Amino acid sequence: LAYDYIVIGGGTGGLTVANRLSQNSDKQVLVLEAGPNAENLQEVFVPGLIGAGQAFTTLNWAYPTVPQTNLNNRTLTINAGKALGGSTVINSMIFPRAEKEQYDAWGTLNNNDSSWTWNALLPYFRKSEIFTPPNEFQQANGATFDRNVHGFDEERGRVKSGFPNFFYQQWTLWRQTAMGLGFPASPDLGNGSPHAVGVAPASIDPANNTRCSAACAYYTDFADRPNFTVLTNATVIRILWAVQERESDITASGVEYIDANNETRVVNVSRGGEVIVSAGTIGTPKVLELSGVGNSSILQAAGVKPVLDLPSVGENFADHVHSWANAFTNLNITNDLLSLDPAFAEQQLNLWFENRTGLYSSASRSLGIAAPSNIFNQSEFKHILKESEEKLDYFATLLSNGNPLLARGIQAQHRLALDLYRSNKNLPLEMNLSPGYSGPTSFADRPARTYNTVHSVLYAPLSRGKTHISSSDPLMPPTIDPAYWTHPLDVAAQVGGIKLARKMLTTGPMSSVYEGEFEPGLDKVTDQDIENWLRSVVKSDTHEIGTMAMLPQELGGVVDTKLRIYGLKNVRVVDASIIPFPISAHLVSTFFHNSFRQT
Ligand SMILES: Cc1cc2nc3c(=O)[nH]c(=O)nc-3n(C[C@H](O)[C@H](O)[C@H](O)COP(=O)(O)OP(=O)(O)OC[C@H]3O[C@@H](n4cnc5c(N)ncnc54)[C@H](O)[C@@H]3O)c2cc1C
Repeated sequence: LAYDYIVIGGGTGGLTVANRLSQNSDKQVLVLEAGPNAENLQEVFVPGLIGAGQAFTTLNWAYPTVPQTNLNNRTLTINAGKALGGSTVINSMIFPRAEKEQYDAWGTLNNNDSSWTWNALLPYFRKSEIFTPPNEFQQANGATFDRNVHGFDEERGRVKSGFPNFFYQQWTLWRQTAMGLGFPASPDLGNGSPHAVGVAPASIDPANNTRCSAACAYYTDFADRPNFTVLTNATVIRILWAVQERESDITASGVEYIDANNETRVVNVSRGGEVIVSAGTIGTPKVLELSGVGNSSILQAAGVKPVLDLPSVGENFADHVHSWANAFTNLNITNDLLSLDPAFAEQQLNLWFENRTGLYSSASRSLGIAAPSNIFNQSEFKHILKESEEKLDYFATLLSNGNPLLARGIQAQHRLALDLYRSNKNLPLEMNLSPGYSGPTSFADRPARTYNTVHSVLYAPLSRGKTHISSSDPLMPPTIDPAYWTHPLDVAAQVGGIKLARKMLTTGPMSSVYEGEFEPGLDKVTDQDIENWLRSVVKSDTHEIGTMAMLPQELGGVVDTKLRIYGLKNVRVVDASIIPFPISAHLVSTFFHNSFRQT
C-alpha cells in the first residue's frame, strides 16, 4: 500500500494536519509516531498533575543541550513530548495567544505575505477550538472572555478549551497587584493584545475537567476512520528518495522507520503524494539531516551522504528562557501541600475522581505579558536599543554560524524585533504566579514551607542557536546548542523580569501574604548580583522554534509560506520548527490551527 500522505511525528502539528487531510476519504494518510498512546495515564489527563507527565522518561525526549557558555557552562534539558499528541501530552495546557504585531512580523519577514498575519490567522484560531465560556464560579474567580476571538463550532473545532474548577486565592491577589503596577485587566488573553493580566484559558475539556491534548482533539474520536492510520512506537529513521533525473526533481518516495518490535520497515508514498515532517523543532531537522538534507559539511562529518545542500536546516534555533522569584507565604493553601502532606494529596486526588474538584482540578494560571515599559527605565532602554542597533551586523554574523544568507535573515528579525521593542509591542516576558514553590532548589533542600512564585519567562529572545546530528545513528540525540543569552538585550530583559517579580511579591495586596523572599535571596542586591544568580539557575522553557524557518531563501529560509522545503518536490514541515520569529505566547494555540491551512 502506498500512502497519499505520510506524516512523520504524531504530535501537535502532525496529528492536526493528518486529521484534516484524512477528512478526504479518497486520501490514505499514515502517521508514524515514536512514542506510545498515553491518553489513559492519569498523569496525562488529570490537569493538576501537570509536571508529573514530564517525569516519565518514556514520554519525554528530555533533550540535553551542550554546556551553555553564557550559563556557567551548564547543560540544560529541553523537554518535548514523546507520545501520540506530542508535547500537548506533557505541557502546561496554557492556551492564550501572542501580540498581533508579532504574528504580523511573520508575514513581514516573508515579503509581506498577508496570509501570515493576525487578521488572516484569527479565523483559523477560532476554527481550531470548541471554547466553553466561563461559568459564574469561574467568572467570580476572574475568568473573562471575548466571544469574537473564540471558536464554538462543534462540527469543526476540535480542541476543547476553557477554564478549570479550582482557583487559588493568590491568583486574584497577584492580578490586583499587577494592575496596580500598570498592567491593564485583560478582557481575553487570546485577543491579540496580551500586554495585560488575566486568567489564562487552558486546553482542557471543562465538561469533565480533563486535558485535551492533540490526541484527544484529533485522534481519539477518529481512530476508526478507515483512511487514517496511526502507528505508535514507530521511530522514523529517514526519508527515502526516488531515483531522480535532474537535481531539481528531488522527490520523496517513502519513509524508513523502526517499528514497535525493533524491526526496520519501509512505507511508500504514492505518486503525487507528500511527506509531512512534524517531529518538532529538534526532531524535524534531525530527520531531514539523517535523510541527507542540510548543511553538506555537517552531514558528511556525521557520516550521511548529502542529497540536498540546505545550510539553514537546524539553524535559527530560538527558545524561551525560564526564571523565578519566590517567597514564603502565610497562606495555608498552596500546591506545596501536595508534596508536604501525602495524605492531603491522596484526599485531593480522590476529590478529583469523585467530582472533579479540589487542587488537582486546577489548571490555568493568572498570567500577564510584560512590555518593555514594565521592566526597563527609559535611559537604560534607550542605551540598550542603541547598542543593539549598532551591533546588528555583529550579532547577525555571530548567530548565523557562517551562513551569510541566514545572517541577513537574523538581521531582518532583529530589526523587526527592535522596531517592535521601540513601540512597546515586542513583549519580552511572560509573568505568571504559581501558588507554591517553583525554582531551582529540590524539595529536600528547601525549607518545608508554603510559597508563592512569580515566574518570569523571556519570550522575545534575540539569541539564536542550532541543533545538528553528529552521528548517522538515528537513535543518538542531536547536538543542541541554543546559545542562550548570547544577546545582551536578552540578559537585560530577564534581569528586569526578576526585579519586577520581586516587586510583585512585595506590593499590595500580594504583600499581605508575603513572609520573606527565598530566591533569588535578599543577598542579591544589584543587577549584577541578580544576573550572576540567573546564570547559575535559569532553565529552558521548552518552547523551542525556528530550526526549519519559514523565510525567503535569500534570508536563509528552509520552507516557503506553504511550508514546502526549498529544493524538494513533495516534502513539507508542519510543526513549531517553521516559526521564524519568537512570539510572546505559549505555542500550542498557534499550532493547532496553522497546521491545517494547507489542506
Ligand atoms: C513541558 C512543556 C510545557 C509546555 N507548556 C505549554 C503550554 O502550557 N502552553 C502552550 O501553548 N505550549 C506549551 N508548550 C509548548 C508546546 O506544547 C509546543 O510548542 C508544541 O506542542 C510543539 O508542537 P510540535 O508539533 O512542534 O511538536 P510536538 O507536539 O512535540 O510533536 C512532535 C512529535 O514528533 C514525534 N517524533 C519526534 N521524532 C520522531 C521520529 N524520528 N519518528 C517519529 N516520531 C517522532 C515526537 O514524539 C512528538 O510526538 C510546552 C512544551 C513542553 C515540552
